[in-house]
Amino acid sequence: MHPSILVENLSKRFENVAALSEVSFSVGRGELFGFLGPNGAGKTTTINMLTGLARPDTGTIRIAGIDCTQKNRQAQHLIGVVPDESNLYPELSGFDNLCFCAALYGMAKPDRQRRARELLADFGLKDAADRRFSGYSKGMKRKLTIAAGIIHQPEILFLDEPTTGIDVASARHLRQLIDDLHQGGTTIFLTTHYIEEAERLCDRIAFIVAGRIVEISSVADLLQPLQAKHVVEIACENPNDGITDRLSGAFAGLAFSSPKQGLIRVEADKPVKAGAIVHFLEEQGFEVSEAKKIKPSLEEVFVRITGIEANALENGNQKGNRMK
Ligand SMILES: Nc1ncnc2c1ncn2[C@@H]1O[C@H](COP(=O)(O)OP(=O)(O)OP(=O)(O)O)[C@@H](O)[C@H]1O
Repeated sequence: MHPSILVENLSKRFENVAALSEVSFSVGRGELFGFLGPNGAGKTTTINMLTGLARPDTGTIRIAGIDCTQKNRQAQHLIGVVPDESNLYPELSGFDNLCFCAALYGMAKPDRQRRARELLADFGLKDAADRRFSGYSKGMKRKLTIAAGIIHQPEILFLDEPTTGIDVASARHLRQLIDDLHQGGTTIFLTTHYIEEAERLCDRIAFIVAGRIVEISSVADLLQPLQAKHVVEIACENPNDGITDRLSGAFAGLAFSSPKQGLIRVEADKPVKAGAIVHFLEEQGFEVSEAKKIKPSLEEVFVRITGIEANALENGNQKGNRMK
């Protein structure tokens, strides 16, 4: 059976910017595949080419086995697209927007209306069905844009940063809806710069930085090397430069580092006894405010592989919301 998406050696330049360089990956049927990277990494450029909105300079794209450089229109009815900026009509109501999109996909009138009502209910927009789209909140707009993208029940759904810029409760609701679609068998290609979102939702993730894929793996495989490690972080007032060396001298078998000012990180192959370390630091005249066990997270993997600090990834987007 063909993979849902197969991309080989995709490259795209804009004047002097290499937006994508030799990008290759495949997405299996029913898979939720995440594309994770900072601003300007090439995520939207990739979605635009996969959905036929832009042409690659070189490379091939196959959607369910259909060569999109040759037969782009054939692939169109298989896919749904939810762009990062809404493409719906501000003057139409939510219900009319959905019916209009359904008509574009050739659905019969009774089916359009039934499906529009069904989606408005599923997305918690029933009461807003007859209000103009322009008056919707950001979260409501995003939900209706997703509803429009799946009105024709596509096999493959492209979601470009679906939870960026909306409040925490709406983002959580959207993640649940995305998870439900995934459980229902839809193949989903999701771009995001929220590491925790990718970790929670995706089966596999590609890290993309400056137009190049630097890692593709399942979430479980990415986290696996960290599972065996025991990590403790100790928040400490003004530790001086030599403190990690002194700690290493005092505690054999533990690795100490200082990832940022005021923080000491301890890594070991066995559980760390934080009390003794805190005691040592206090004896040396440092004030410890917190010592906590760190659960292995994709954030650490991302920082290790890309060298990009996770907060830089999120701060890069001014509209971002933290996951709760
Ligand atoms: N139409 C265009 N003209 C010129 N440069 C472009 C164009 N579209 C994208 N680029 C450039 O290509 C690179 C990749 O942009 P892209 O929008 O794909 O990134 P992104 O990962 O989606 O970023 P963001 O998270 O900010 O949406 C950037 O350097 C961007 O400036």
